[in-house]
Amino acid sequence: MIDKNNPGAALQPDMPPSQPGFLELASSSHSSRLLRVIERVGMGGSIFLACAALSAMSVALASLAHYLTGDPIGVTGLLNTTMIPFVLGAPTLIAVFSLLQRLEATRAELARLSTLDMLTGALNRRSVIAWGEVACHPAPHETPVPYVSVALMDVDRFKQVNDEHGHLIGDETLRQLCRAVKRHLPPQCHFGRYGGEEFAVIMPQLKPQQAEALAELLREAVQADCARVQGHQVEATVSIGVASARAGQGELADMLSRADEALYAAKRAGRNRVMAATPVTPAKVSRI
Ligand SMILES: Nc1nc2c(ncn2[C@@H]2O[C@H](COP(=O)(O)OP(=O)(O)OP(=O)(O)O)[C@@H](O)[C@H]2O)c(=O)[nH]1
Repeated sequence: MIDKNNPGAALQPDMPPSQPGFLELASSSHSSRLLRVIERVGMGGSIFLACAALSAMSVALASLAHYLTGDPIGVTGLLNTTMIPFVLGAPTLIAVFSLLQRLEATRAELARLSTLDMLTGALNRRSVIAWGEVACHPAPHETPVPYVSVALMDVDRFKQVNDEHGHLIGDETLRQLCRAVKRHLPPQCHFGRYGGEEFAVIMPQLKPQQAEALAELLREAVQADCARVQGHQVEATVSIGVASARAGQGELADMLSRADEALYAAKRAGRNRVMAATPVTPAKVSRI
């Protein structure tokens, strides 16, 4: 199931929506639900309420036992029965709650890391596809601009970068490219590594012309920011293919395939350019 309520406007790195089989880690656990309740009530209040409930139970049990045996419980007995859960229970509950909080923080961090590409810190392929599915099938009230676009971006002659400057500079070029792209990405867009030196941008709520203009901006940003990488004259550029559809009317797989065709048309046309697969005509963008 695609979770349409996931906050799509969050800046990256962000959590993608959950999908069938998409990381159980990312789904809500019993401990995280319990922690949400504790957060609402407050740690002190939760411990007090838990101890009070234990006290009430032990008083009830003690009273039942004394009733059955015919012994009166007495004031001291009643006080002891009430206080013991507070004396013994509070430190135990503090330890358990703290442990739960640490586990929850670790779970959340693992879930976040599982959405990211290890080398670049951009979203990984699975996450960017998950966001793409959400963008293609939005709820009507979520689409003030009812279009979605997908851009596929491939580094030009990257093999040459590796061959001339070495793999470490190649890796750093990919990181630098990601930083350049993220600096220019509007908050509703999602950017991830699609394959080796190929990246995908999901662009919800932009008209096709705006999406193509954004792709052109990203191309220029990469060209400007990846000219030098750690003192090496790398001059990396990217070719980009863009495909758009009306939100709710296009399938992601189809858009990716059209964007891929446009990308390869951009490569054939000489690289370092944006080509659009859709029949709209912005000034600076070539089309196939
Ligand atoms: N350094 C580094 N190189 C990578 C990584 N992933 C893929 N590559 C390299 O990217 C290169 C891609 O080469 P090609 O598919 O031939 O394409 P290209 O040289 O970019 O040429 P065009 O796409 O036609 O412009 C290969 O040499 C891969 O080894 C990575 O994570 N780090």
